Amino acid sequence: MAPTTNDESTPPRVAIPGPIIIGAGPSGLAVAASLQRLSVPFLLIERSDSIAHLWNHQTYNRLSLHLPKHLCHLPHLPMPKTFPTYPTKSQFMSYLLSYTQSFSLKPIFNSTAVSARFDPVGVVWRVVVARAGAGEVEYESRWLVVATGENAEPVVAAEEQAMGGFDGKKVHSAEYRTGEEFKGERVLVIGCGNSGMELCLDLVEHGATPFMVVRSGVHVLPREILGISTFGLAMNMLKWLPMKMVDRFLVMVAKIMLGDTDKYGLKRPRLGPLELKKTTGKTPVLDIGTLSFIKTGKIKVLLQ
Ligand SMILES: NC(=O)C1=CN([C@@H]2O[C@H](COP(=O)(O)OP(=O)(O)OC[C@H]3O[C@@H](n4cnc5c(N)ncnc54)[C@H](OP(=O)(O)O)[C@@H]3O)[C@@H](O)[C@H]2O)C=CC1
Ligand SMILES: O=C(O)C(=O)Cc1c[nH]c2ccccc12
Repeated sequence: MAPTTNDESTPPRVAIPGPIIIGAGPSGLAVAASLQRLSVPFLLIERSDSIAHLWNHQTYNRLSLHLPKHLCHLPHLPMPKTFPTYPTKSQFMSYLLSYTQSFSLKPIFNSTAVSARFDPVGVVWRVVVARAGAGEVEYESRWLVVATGENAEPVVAAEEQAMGGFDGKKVHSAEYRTGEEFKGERVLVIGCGNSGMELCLDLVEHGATPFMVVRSGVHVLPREILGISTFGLAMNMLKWLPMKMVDRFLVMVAKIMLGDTDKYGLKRPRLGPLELKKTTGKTPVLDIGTLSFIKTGKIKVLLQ
């Protein structure tokens, strides 16, 4: 389609005869593949120069899926049988690449959506996209899919910004790769979500001493219950039982399997893990070994 220009001050307009998808991470790729199978045209734009930028460039080396592969594969193409239950970051990346190829997806890279507004007159979305080295273009479509991810932008805490006087090494979890460079050091880890917890584990394994700041509470759950994925179990139980009841079950089992985490400074929030996720977006932590180091004091918990 040749762009059409209305006047000199507005970017050229291109009408898309199907949905515009913003973001070529796992979700954007899944939507695109599903449309491709139905021969529905679409435009898939991505601000970076490759797919799944967060997975590829903003994650630590030891990252593996916390949920089993059968609960993480994208539509219409399961992960290879040769993959372990919890694929590594590079296995997951290679899966995403072969997924992209299998469905002949061709994201338009280096293209950043700078605005999206619904035009009630034309009954279309107008999405202005800045293309590296090629200026702006306004795509219009009746359908817009925003698949830009929940964690694409690193959050830098106000406290961290205020640490002007601290001249030690500072890294955001998006830049952290390995604890190697912290061997023998004392490291303050701010945050006790899945990232903070796993970074502490990585630091201990590399001979550093982590101190983990816990601001509010956290639900630590076992990754599996009697060999079954806790997440999978919770999702199945939700089909039959109210969320409050599933939450009560999860907390009860967590207490039996992991002990009373409050004792170690990991105070359980009043709301259950699923209700908390639903109302605040805060994800429960699936323990993959950090807790045992907290119990033995190798990882020190600091209460705020
Ligand atoms: N293998 C996997 O599958 C992994 C998945 N993930 C997922 O990625 C997503 C992002 O995880 P994550 O990076 O851990 O981020 P989260 O948003 O889940 O956690 C951020 C943590 O930082 C704390 N925090 C934020 N600001 C401050 C502050 N100023 N002072 C003290 N503490 C602060 C929060 O505490 P508070 O609650 O008080 O705000 C919270 O504990 C989640 O969905 C997670 O489950 C992450 C790692 C591995
Ligand atoms: O470990 C992660 O990053 C997860 O996403 C786990 C997760 C998300 N929602 C949940 C609900 C119940 C148990 C685990 C999870």
